[in-house]
Parts: sequence; structure tokens; C-alpha cells
Amino acid sequence: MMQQTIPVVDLQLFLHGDQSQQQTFITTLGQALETLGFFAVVNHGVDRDLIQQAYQQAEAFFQRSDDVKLRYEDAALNGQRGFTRFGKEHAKDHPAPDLKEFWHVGREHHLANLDPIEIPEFCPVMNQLYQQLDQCAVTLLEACALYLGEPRSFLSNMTIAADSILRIIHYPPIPEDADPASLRAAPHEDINLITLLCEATDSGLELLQRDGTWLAIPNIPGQIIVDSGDMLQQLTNGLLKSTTHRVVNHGDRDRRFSMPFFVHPVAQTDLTPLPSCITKTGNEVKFPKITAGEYLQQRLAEIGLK
Ligand SMILES: O=C(O)CCC(=O)C(=O)O
Ligand SMILES: [Fe+2]
Repeated sequence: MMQQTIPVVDLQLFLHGDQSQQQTFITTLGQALETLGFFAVVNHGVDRDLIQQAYQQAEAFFQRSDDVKLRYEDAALNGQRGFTRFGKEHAKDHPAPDLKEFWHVGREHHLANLDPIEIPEFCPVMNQLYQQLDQCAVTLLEACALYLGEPRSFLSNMTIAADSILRIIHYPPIPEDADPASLRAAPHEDINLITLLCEATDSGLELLQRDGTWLAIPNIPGQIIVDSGDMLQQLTNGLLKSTTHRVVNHGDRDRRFSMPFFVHPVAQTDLTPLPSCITKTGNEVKFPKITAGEYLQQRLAEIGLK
């Protein structure tokens, strides 16, 4: 079996291991986010059959005609729910659009989700996956808070009832006439606290190392890939890194599906760098005072989703 290139942690050891196994989990996770901004998690508690069912639903939807798909693209929703067409989103400071189309599922009580009536099982499957990923994220954020020396629920509490987003992405076979500057996903950092990437249907994900070279993250069944985003970097004064990553075209003609779950804090969350993290990062405040809501609005405008 292919070897993972980033640290791997076992969530069951955090939940049910002895004290030293729990501590090892916390330290491995924290150090991975400090150095790489990425780790992989096994025994994550998200039903693997459900992940596969979600990919089947995704395939059923994305193979419909543009005519059908565009019924679920509502400009008034700013891309926060439903469909976003191929070639709309581009990475910050990268003018060529990404070679992908996607669908967003959010928390229902914030803003109603769209329901593609042509695919009756789509919503029930995606809603169930959303809940399981949300639960997994709570546990990972608990470990992260303990690593930072904060109360266990310090970070996870920020995400309760927040509008975390499940993004179901379809990267079609690379079109012959694609802009040569376009990648499946151009180099970018995630905006939110952490992202959970369900095992994708193909490889292609890479992270940018500090020496300027790209590290491929293999796609290994049973693993969820987790990365820290800009909001966690801002809150920890840069202690935990938001690492640049991309999805390369691979030169093949295959389609690829992936499902990142972007974990967000509620809008009023204060993301001013934590004093304990300022101390650990050389006593210099590197990020401004800002709330999560203000931060998100600035960033969505930069990637063409607002
Ligand atoms: O498709 C992937 O594996 C990663 C996608 C990603 O990084 C993103 O949508 O932010
Ligand atoms: Fe990303």
C-alpha cells in the first residue's frame, strides 16, 4: 500500500486510548499543524460507505446537462449554497479559473440548502455526511485546543451552529481548450479554521513545502486529510500554519471528485491572536484584530464568490 507523506493520527486513540496515547495524538496533531499545516486521520468515525454513496450522488448530479445544473446556481446566494459552474472560482491573485464545478451544502438553519429534485437521494446523503464530518471536526478541534493549552471546547464551541460548508467538487476530464494557466485547483490557502478532506477519488493534491517544492499527498482509502486554514493561523498568530496547496491536472483524462468540509467559526468569533500564541511566536503581533465574519467577507470577494 502507498505510504502517506504527512503525519497520520488515529482518532480512536484520542477518544478511547490511555492518557499517554491521547497525549501522543494531541502532540502529533499540533506539531503537524505547526510545521506542515496538514495531517491525515484514520478511524475518523465518518462512515466510509456513506462517503462512497456521496460520490455516487455527486456523479449522478454532475453528469446532468448544464441546463439542469444551472437551475441550482442562484446569484443571490453568492455561491454559498447549491451549484457553482465550471470556471467561476479562481484562487486569490490567480486570474485563470480553476478547472472544477462544485456544489455547496451548509447548515440548514443559516440558509436553506438547495435540493436537486432530479437526484432524490442527494440531499439526505449529503446532510448525513455533513453531520458526521461536523462531529469529527469537533473532536479534532478539541485536540487542537488542548495542544494550544486552552480549554478543551475553546475552538469547537466557535463552530457550533456556524455555517461550515461541505463542498462537493467535480473536476471533469481536462478540456482540450483549457487555459494552459489553469489547474484543477490553483495554489491557495483555505480561509476557514480547519478543513477535512474526505478521501478523494483520485490523487492530485499537493502541498507547498517551506523549501519551495511541492509534496504530493497520496490518496489512501480510509484516511481523511486535514489542513489548517487562515483563520486558525490568524488566531494562533501564525503558530499553526495555513499551508498553500493545489490540485494538479495529472495529465490524464479521468474525472476526479473530492469533498472538502470547511469548518467555520460563527461570524462574531473574535479572531484576534491569542496572547499565549503571541508569546510562543516571538512576542510580535502578526495579525490584526478582526472577527470571523469580517474576515470571511474580505476573502470571498478575493476569490470571485461574492
Ligand atoms: O480537491 C482537493 O483535493 C482539494 C480541494 C481544495 O483544496 C479546496 O477546495 O479548497
Ligand atoms: Fe483548499
